Amino acid sequence: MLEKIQKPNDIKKIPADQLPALAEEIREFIIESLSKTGGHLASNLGVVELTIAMHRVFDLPKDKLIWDVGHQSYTHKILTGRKDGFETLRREGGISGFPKRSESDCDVFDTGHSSTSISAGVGYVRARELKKENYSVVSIIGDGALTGGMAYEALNNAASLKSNFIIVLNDNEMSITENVGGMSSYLSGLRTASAYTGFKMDVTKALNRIPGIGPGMVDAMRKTKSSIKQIIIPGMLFEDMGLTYLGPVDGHNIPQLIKTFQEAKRFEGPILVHVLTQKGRGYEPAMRHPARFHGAGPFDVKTGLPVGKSNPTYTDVFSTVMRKMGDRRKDVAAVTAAMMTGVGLKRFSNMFPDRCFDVGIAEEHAVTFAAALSLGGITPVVAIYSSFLQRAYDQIMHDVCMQNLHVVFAIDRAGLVGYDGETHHGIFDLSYLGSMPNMTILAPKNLWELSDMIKFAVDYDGPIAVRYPRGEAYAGLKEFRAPICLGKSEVIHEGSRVALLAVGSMVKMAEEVQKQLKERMDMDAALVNARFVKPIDEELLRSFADTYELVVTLEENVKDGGFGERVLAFAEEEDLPFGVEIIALPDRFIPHGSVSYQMKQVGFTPEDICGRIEEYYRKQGQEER
Ligand SMILES: Cc1ncc(C[n+]2csc(CCOP(=O)(O)OP(=O)(O)O)c2C)c(N)n1
Ligand SMILES: CC(=O)[C@@H](O)[C@H](O)COP(=O)(O)O
Ligand SMILES: [Mg+2]
Repeated sequence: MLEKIQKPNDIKKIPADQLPALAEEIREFIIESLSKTGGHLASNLGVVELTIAMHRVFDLPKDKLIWDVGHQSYTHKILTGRKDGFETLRREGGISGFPKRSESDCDVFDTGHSSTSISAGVGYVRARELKKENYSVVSIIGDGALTGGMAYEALNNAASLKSNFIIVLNDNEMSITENVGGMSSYLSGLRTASAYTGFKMDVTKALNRIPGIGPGMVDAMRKTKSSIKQIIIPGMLFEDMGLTYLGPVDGHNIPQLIKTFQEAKRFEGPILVHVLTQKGRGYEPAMRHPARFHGAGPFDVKTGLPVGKSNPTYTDVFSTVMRKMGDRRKDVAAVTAAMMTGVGLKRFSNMFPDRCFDVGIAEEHAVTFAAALSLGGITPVVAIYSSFLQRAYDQIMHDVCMQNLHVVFAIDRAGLVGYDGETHHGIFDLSYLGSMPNMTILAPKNLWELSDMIKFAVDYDGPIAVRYPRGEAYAGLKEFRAPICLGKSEVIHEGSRVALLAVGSMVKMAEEVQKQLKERMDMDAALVNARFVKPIDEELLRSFADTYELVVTLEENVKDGGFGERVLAFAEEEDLPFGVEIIALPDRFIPHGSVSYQMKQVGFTPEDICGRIEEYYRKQGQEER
């Protein structure tokens, strides 16, 4: 049947009784495909019927389906003519793992970060009203994404809408790991209320039939702030806010879903459809371990086991340091924004549950919460991916740095991340943190240094960030482990003429550049591990004046506002006589693909960097002539 679906709305030609079989076919296809490419398996398996039902009821691309986070949009992609693209899912030049307007006119809002869909939906509705157009707007948000603050700002705003706006709450009782918080408990209550749906309807009908008294009683019960109201009107919280609540609906029952969406479409005003789905549905290993199959690498379909071995990552190192730290320092607490396994806090949480806080997808709250933990005498370690920490820019500035509080930021996924692409790269943190007064920033060259830096940061006093990349931790340069001193770099090799001054992950690259410079230019370049991005090692730079003619800075961050610019500004202020060549990322978004592909795209190879240095000398030669 899948072959019959080549373009949007082809699904409408499939006989209704064959839709469940189509759902199974889509599941098999997704499992088979992702076993080779990797991807967000569990979330996608959960929304197959939901997506089919929406594609039956809505008319694409006229109607707008807005997927929150967008990691669950694979069936949507398949139903809009992109099935063949799955061979190259998330690979260089292939289709993205998230909705992309550049990929299809059925993708109407680019996503990757959580909790934006309701805001985007309200924006589309207001545009439709202003332009007097006629299309449906549907925002599909998960129960995890509904823990994000933006979702509440948007719900608050959505309540004032007078025309149709559908919010589909895809509730699978899971964020990446177990969902947390009050809203999650509230949704659990609604799920249980579903058992009363029949009873609720019967009571209402029966009461309504009592002439004179019944309808009044129903009305009175509706207005009563009592538990019975919860049974009579499930979704009371949403209803009280001004949104109509419909549900809960079985998210794997296509006819029921279709009927519900047809009803919702006719409604005037904002309406929330509460859909219950199962993460990993139809694939035993994913149903048993939804968190492991949230974002999975290639796996064996029969066993569900990952294909290939992986070496220890920086996240593993952080996990071990934190476990030990928890023992050593009873004042240390950890904070995660719904990324307990992603950032490596699971073991800490198992050992010290009282000191590990998962606040939901709420990076802004996580940071302000940590600021107050610090004021209350706790040493908080806030572990957040670099790109998600962007959300908390103002909280870091206003609540942490301005009060000069001791909050440790453990910034994972700092650098190019590969397959998730532009939404997830952690390549701006050195710029956005670097501009904040009081902030100290470190980046480790290898796994041992990450451990030392986290310990240094915990023992420090003031806002401090340690940033490290996704994936395998570098295990070279083990012999270089001098104690960390505030603002001091580490000289790995003293050379002549050129000094390579590298930040974190770029030290490994600089080692290779150094070798190639020897071979290509017979140059013995110095190799320095910057260690601190802020404050920079001013004394070392001054000492360079006598020895080097060129300082090459290397960082996995955009150039604007980064480490290289800080070094260059200092060299200019102090009138230091060496040239500064900045190797940093360009001022553009870098699409998905493997990290090595992305590195090549931006000239982050030893060959390219040597080429830049040769070019510098070629230009110098011309100037001198
Ligand atoms: C701002 C931000 N923080 C964290 C994440 C990482 N993240 C991606 S999906 C997800 C869980 C989403 O849960 P839910 O919305 O319920 O979707 P499900 O996976 O259950 O389908 C998280 C925490 C993100 N994408 N954006
Ligand atoms: C969709 C999302 O934001 C996460 O699932 C993210 O893809 C996880 O990335 P890692 O694989 O680097 O943990
Ligand atoms: Mg969920």
